[in-house]
Amino acid sequence: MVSFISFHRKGGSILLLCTCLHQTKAHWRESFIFPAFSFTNCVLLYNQVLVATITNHQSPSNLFSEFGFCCFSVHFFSDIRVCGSALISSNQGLLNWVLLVFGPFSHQKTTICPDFLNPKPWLNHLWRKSENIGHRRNSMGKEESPQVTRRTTRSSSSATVGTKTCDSHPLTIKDLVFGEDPISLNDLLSSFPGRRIQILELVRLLGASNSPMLPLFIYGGASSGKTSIVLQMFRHLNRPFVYSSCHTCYSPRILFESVLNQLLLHRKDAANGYSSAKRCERPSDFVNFLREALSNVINNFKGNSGKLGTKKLVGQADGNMVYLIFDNLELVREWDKSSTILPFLFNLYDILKMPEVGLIFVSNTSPDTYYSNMGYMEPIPVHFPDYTEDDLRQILMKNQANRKLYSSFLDVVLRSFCRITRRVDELSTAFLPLFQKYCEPLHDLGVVPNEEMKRRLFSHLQPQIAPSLNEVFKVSSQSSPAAESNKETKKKSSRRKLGVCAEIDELDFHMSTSAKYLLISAFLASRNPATLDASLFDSMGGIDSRKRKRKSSQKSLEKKENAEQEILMKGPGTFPLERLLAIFQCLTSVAEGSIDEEEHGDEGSGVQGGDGGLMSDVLLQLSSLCNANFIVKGGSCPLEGSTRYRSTVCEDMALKVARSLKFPLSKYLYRR
Ligand SMILES: Nc1ncnc2c1ncn2[C@@H]1O[C@H](COP(=O)(O)OP(=O)(O)OP(=O)(O)O)[C@@H](O)[C@H]1O
Repeated sequence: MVSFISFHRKGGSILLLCTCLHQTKAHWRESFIFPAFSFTNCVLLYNQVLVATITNHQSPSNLFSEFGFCCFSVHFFSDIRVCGSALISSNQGLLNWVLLVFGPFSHQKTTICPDFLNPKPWLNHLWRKSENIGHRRNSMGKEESPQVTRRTTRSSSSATVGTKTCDSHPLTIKDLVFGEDPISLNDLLSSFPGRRIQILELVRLLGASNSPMLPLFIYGGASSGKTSIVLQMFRHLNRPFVYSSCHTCYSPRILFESVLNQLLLHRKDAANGYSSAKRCERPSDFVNFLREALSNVINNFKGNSGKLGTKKLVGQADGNMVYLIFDNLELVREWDKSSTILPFLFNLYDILKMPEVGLIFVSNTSPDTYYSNMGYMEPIPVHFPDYTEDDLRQILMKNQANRKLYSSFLDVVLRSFCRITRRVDELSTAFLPLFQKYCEPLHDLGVVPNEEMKRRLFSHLQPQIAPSLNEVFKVSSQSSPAAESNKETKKKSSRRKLGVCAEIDELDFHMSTSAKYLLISAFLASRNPATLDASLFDSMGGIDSRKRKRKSSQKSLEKKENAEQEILMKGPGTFPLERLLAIFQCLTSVAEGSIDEEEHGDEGSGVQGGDGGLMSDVLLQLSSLCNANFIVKGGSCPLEGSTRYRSTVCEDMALKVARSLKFPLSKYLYRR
């Protein structure tokens, strides 16, 4: 055995562990991983172990088929044997995969990694766990199914060779449906708390089987359930579909070939040299091949339903419609430098003119980021809004063995974490070790905690909360690239890590520096409780440590915190002009030097150094920001009669602006 590679899937991400290669991290990345996935975290653990959290929405088998692994096998390990992939604990609805890969490898430098012979305990543990489940799975003859599975039938083109566990049956038309028993609408709805409206809307838009549909555009924040729900919806509907993610299909050719491979029931494997059914680079070729492939599939379905009359065979699809799903569409902009693919995909419906084909685009950016009167019909938008705290509680409570205990745990952590992220994957990942810690003092995990016990458990957990919050904050604000050796790779990797927000460092509109400071000031005024202004800003704009040190009684501190928390929960607050100007002055007094420099050649902006200069056109800037709807007038104060304002920008946007100024916004943001 010369290598161990595991994919550890947690929510929307996969942890990839790998030992034994004499490759540098950069080499790895360039060779196969980097182009295929977005890293969200990447560290080189002792000597030879690469641990990377990569964002991907595929099971390992789909990874194989979609791309990553084939390329890896071809270029790196020409003789690779995949001896088994196993599903490990699906605790809390998380899917954990382990993939074991064995040599021999042709790569000359490959030797047995000493670390692997004596792996750290957790690696050992992972290994044992995967072995156990692997055995159990073999003895049961089928894979354990997680709560919310991704389609695993299209292990199709996996790079597996001659092993028992790999799925090597010849693909048939039946493989175009989800591949597991259909689920009822009720099951679908209860699998995804907080998404009732969206699921019903999607089911309505897809219509009855055989009814043509207009293209759909499903959008919403990361980890808001778009992919899982769409796939599970097809499981419910039992209709044939093709799923391609622009994460793993990161060039037009790979995307086109992935769609065609699925429609042509082609599996990439060693026998065909991991090649696709068709080589297809140009959109025009794709359209021709696609038409042909779709017609065959549709005729096949029509033929089957005609032949079988009303009797439906197991695994047979409902209806003659075929749906093409393009996920993570926002990533196309990153890899399609010619900017032709998006208009092409949006036009596909008109180009194909095949009523039996449904198109579904999934993106985590909104429709306005795509269409610009290009002449194609805009797909019907379906929005997946961010989850509320209550939704998240229901989602996280799902499948908990001891609901009362978990609920008491959520009582102490959920609110604070929700202020930082509402992503299900980030929250579940953060809560896993925290819950373990919370339960440490317990002998019986089935216990129903009383108030005294809750307090004890909380005080045991408390020291872990702040570090964990910081960790989540670092990841979610995407500002902490993992330890990287050189600057160039650091930049590259952080771009990858950012995924959809890859352009986060670059503002896509122009704004003068003072307007940017004003926008940030308004954001802070809306976000922070006014009572904290004095402690957050001193006359030099910095955080006044003196004031913070002032001692208050525990009770008054708590009272103050509660009041502040309440303000936070109400969303962006309104503020008077005076407060905005005061914050603006504090911030700009620190940054004047840099503004001076930057604005020197920018006569038109009318901003000069010095207090008077900076403030001189601030009202003008304010009115521009109001016109652009970055700040809105939020009604007037009934007592004073003066106008109040409210910032409308989200935290991402504010961070983006702050980054463009190299301004440490998070230092000024109130977080409990
Ligand atoms: N309402 C929900 N109920 C249960 N699990 C959920 C829900 N929403 C999201 N999840 C879980 O969160 C994880 C991420 O979801 P998913 O990948 O479907 O999100 P997404 O919106 O497609 O994300 P992205 O935009 O990053 O592709 C999955 O494990 C999914 O099962």
